[in-house]
Amino acid sequence: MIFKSNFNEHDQEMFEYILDNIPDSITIVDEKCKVIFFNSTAEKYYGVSRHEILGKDILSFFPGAILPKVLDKGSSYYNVYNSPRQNSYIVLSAAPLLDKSGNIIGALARDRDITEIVKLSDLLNKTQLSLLQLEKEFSKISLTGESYFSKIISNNSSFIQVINICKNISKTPLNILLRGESGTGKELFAKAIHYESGRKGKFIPINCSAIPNELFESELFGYEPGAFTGAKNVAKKGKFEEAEGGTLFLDEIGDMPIELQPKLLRVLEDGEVTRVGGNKAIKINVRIISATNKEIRDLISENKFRRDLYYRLDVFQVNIPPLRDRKGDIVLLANKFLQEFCMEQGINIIEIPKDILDIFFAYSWEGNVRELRNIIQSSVVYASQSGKGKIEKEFLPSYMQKIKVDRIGKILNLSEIKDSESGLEEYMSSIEKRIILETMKDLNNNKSEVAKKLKLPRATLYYKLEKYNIAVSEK
Ligand SMILES: Nc1ncnc2c1ncn2[C@@H]1O[C@H](COP(=O)(O)OP(=O)(O)OP(=O)(O)O)[C@@H](O)[C@H]1O
Repeated sequence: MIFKSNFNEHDQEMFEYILDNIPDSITIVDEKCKVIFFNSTAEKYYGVSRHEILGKDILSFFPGAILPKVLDKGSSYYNVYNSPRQNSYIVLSAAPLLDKSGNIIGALARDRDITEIVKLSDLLNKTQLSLLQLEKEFSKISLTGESYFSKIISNNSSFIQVINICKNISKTPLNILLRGESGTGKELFAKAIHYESGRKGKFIPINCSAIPNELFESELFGYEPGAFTGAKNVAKKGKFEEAEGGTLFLDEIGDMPIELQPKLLRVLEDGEVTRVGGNKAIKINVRIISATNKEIRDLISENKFRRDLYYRLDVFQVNIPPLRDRKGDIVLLANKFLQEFCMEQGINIIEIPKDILDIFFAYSWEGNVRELRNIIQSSVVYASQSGKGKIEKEFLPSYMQKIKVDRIGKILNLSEIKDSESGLEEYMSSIEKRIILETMKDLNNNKSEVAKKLKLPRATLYYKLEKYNIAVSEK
């Protein structure tokens, strides 16, 4: 047995079997730094067989190994970023093993392969940078003499006030916190503020909820080649350095893990970053715009967000109202998106029909402008494919098609009852009249369809049409 303990032989075999079959690499050394356990995942990660390494000093295989430091200092390490080979990335954690009296008898390291995560994150970064570059080029062509703010459209007076405030503060160096529900346009505002600011550097966005904890520091602050064991690492700039002279956009700041917040705070306080594994402080001149759809003050009281960091970020706060609070913008935005996607699809749809706009007005738009944009986009695609060249109700998502129920709900406006002088009978009659009118409108004045829909004999429908003085052409 390689792993001496108080276990009996069967327990030990079980224990080794389990350690051998977990997806993390496990290395255990004794107090003299000799390898006493090396699981099969470790063999795969490091390309070293256990027969070669067992009983040998770990430093003779891995000169930069962390376990000798653990034995030396008696301290643990958590999530250290490492690249054992070119294009292979892991995070490792290590801890001393103690006997009952607290003496160090060995150390254990657990490494997790994050190569795929790193590759995806790099790809995302590259795509984001090309997109920003394209966007910048596009703005130069399409917005000559015009402000990036002209992309943000509204006819709501309080929203226009928000746009004007943002224009005014864009030239200042103040850090800004944008608050608003998802899809309200926070990123659009952040970009507009950056391009309007006249800052020469780049606009660099980073989504704080999308970066794995282990990569956060190296993504934000960069790293030096010596930061990792293994060969052929090259230094990498972090987002702060990339945004030098420009703006760093910290999206979903409320999701930033609490343990990483002091590191960000230090950079903001000192105005300099030090790359992971480096010792040279690099001065930075970066404006921070952060965004959140969470209530940061609640997070502070739940100890999930640091108050001192919040005050650094929230020097100037901008609240972006949800779409449901500015319903007048729905038609304006819907038509803008309609034009945009019709051009893309090469079709011509002049307007959005009234019955669909009614649904849009009744809907609560939890996903805000993004949801409206997506719905217009998919409807235009359906319209194009159907060859009808117009937007129809069945092109909307099914949850929106059901909104007709809400229209009847609108007819039964309870607040009207409170304000009404009329008695129940009169009120019921007025509701009945409205329901018949709405149904007639929906079914194109087709009386037999209306009678069927409202489950009325045709004669009763005729009687009610006469009673309520509803004039319709014969169908
Ligand atoms: N007032 C507006 N005028 C035109 N387009 C808008 C407006 N507001 C938002 N948009 C568009 O809506 C979409 C969503 O906006 P954006 O990504 O900026 O929202 P967000 O608040 O940052 O969302 P999240 O919190 O989910 O990241 C984008 O396509 C954006 O261009």
